[in-house]
Amino acid sequence: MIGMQLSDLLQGLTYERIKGTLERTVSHIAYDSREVQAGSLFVAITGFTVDGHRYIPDAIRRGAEVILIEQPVAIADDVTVLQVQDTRYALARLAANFYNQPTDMLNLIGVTGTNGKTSITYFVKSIFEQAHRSVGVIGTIGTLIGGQLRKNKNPTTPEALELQQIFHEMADAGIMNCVMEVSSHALSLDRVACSRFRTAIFTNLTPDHLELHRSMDEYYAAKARLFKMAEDYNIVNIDDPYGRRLCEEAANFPANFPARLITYGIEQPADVYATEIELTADYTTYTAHTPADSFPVKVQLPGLIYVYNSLAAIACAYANGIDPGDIQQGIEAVQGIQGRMEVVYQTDDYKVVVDFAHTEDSLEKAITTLKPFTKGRLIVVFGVYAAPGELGLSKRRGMGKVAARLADLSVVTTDNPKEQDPKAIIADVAAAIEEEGGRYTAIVDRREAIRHAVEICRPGDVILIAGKGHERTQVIGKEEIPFHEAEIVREAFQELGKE
Ligand SMILES: CC(=O)N[C@H]1[C@@H](OP(=O)(O)OP(=O)(O)OC[C@H]2O[C@@H](n3ccc(=O)[nH]c3=O)[C@H](O)[C@@H]2O)O[C@H](CO)[C@@H](O)[C@@H]1O[C@H](C)C(=O)N[C@@H](C)C(=O)N[C@H](CCC(=O)O)C(=O)O
Ligand SMILES: Nc1ncnc2c1ncn2[C@@H]1O[C@H](COP(=O)(O)OP(=O)(O)OP(=O)(O)O)[C@@H](O)[C@H]1O
Repeated sequence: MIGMQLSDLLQGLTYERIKGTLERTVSHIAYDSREVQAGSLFVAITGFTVDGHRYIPDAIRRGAEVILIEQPVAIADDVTVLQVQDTRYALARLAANFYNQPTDMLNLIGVTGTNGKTSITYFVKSIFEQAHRSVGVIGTIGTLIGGQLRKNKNPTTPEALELQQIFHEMADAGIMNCVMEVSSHALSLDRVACSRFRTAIFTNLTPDHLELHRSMDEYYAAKARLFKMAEDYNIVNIDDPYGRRLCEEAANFPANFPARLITYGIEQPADVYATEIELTADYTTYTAHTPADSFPVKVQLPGLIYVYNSLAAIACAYANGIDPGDIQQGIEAVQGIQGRMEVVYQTDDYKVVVDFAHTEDSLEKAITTLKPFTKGRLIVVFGVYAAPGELGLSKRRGMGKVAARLADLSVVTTDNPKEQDPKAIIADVAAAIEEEGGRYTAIVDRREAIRHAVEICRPGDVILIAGKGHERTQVIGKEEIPFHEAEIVREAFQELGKE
């Protein structure tokens, strides 16, 4: 049987042997009983929804021979049972061991922060490729290895087991660099534990995911963990208040956290910064400055946010010793990113933009980017994906208020309502818009909402469809329904005879 000796697999892990032999060969690791095979080691995780320890009998029935637990469980079967303090961390340790410490072979760059992670990974990828350095990408759009894109199970950062397997695949394919998005979930739940990061990048921190972290301080603390993991460089947006806090803390990190701090920004003095910024409706030009050089840059995406995101990538490229010429061409070569300020329909009269803005801050940035270049009205179609009740209420109200203040008209609809009541979500958003004196129409069906926006738009208007970006489905209840916003827009213009 191909596999690994259990004792080798347990290297570096503190555990208590409850019963059974360590003289076993483990062929496979699973943290979901439904994926167990003969000879598997099953890791029982105490989940948010159910307790993985409940599925131990199922795992044994399917052939698990080693069970890793974090709570005492009586197990009569002839299996090895090991107890650890935290099975999520243990999963990361075992996965890294199973796949032979793949991050030792990769120059691993982690990008964290509320917004901007995806575009930074694509800017870094493009620059590295321009400099003939092979690079893999892991993030919200999927995992990209050698030009092949595949979806991840988790929206942004895969679970440790899948992650180490991906690193292994990249290293095996001879890829030398990996740039990945690191979510706060991944940091809190130890998905990236036991991964060797050379560089960590911080974008910004604004309210999101408070259903998991409960407060901005907790959310910040989760993100800040990455900056104690990086070995070589910590790259931080100094214009962001939480970025400044991180810089102050990093300056006092003990000597065993040796990464060099590199700041980037536009407003505050920074190591990497931009001057002579010229914004247009479709692209931005500026002069980039690093401690070594100054050079012109053209970013083929509109708005100041892409000045920030490209500066982060430039700082990373500078730290990695890449030539300014390659940096410049690499940034310019990014023609656009799926669902990020993507113009999905444009004629002399109409323009429709799809953007992944799904937080208060990103909605504000998306609207203020488009507004100065809109001759007519700016119509925003959006829903809010937020936890039910009090926790998600601030997000619903926040996004409603931003739309009321900045857009000329909102069409409030659903995002991915999942198991929540879409009408209740819309009612909270609508109430916030009304309080600010904004104008809106509420249409639960997102397809109908988009159609309505197309129907009412007049020459010179711009429609911003915010929230789902690159996604190609809508999740309603437990069902995933195909949903392609660019196609819906094109069909609507055609059917309404407004081309
Ligand atoms: C909130 C969250 O992070 N959830 C993660 C969490 O799920 P959970 O604790 O609810 O799991 P659970 O359903 O209670 O199950 C507990 C354990 O029992 C196991 N089980 C369950 C059923 C069964 O029959 N047998 C069995 O063994 C499960 O596999 C699991 O190991 O632990 C699971 C196992 O590690 C993850 O797959 C799951 O991520 C889900 C897929 C997810 O969608 N997470 C989202 C919220 C997420 O991670 N998002 C971030 C950020 C995205 C962003 O930037 O916007 C991301 O990085 O993707
Ligand atoms: N630097 C930025 N500051 C604020 N908003 C931004 C920034 N960059 C991008 N955005 C907005 O946030 C949206 C999401 O951007 P992006 O996908 O890069 O973020 P992300 O960090 O990957 O988020 P997620 O993990 O939720 O996918 C964009 O569509 C845009 O509206």
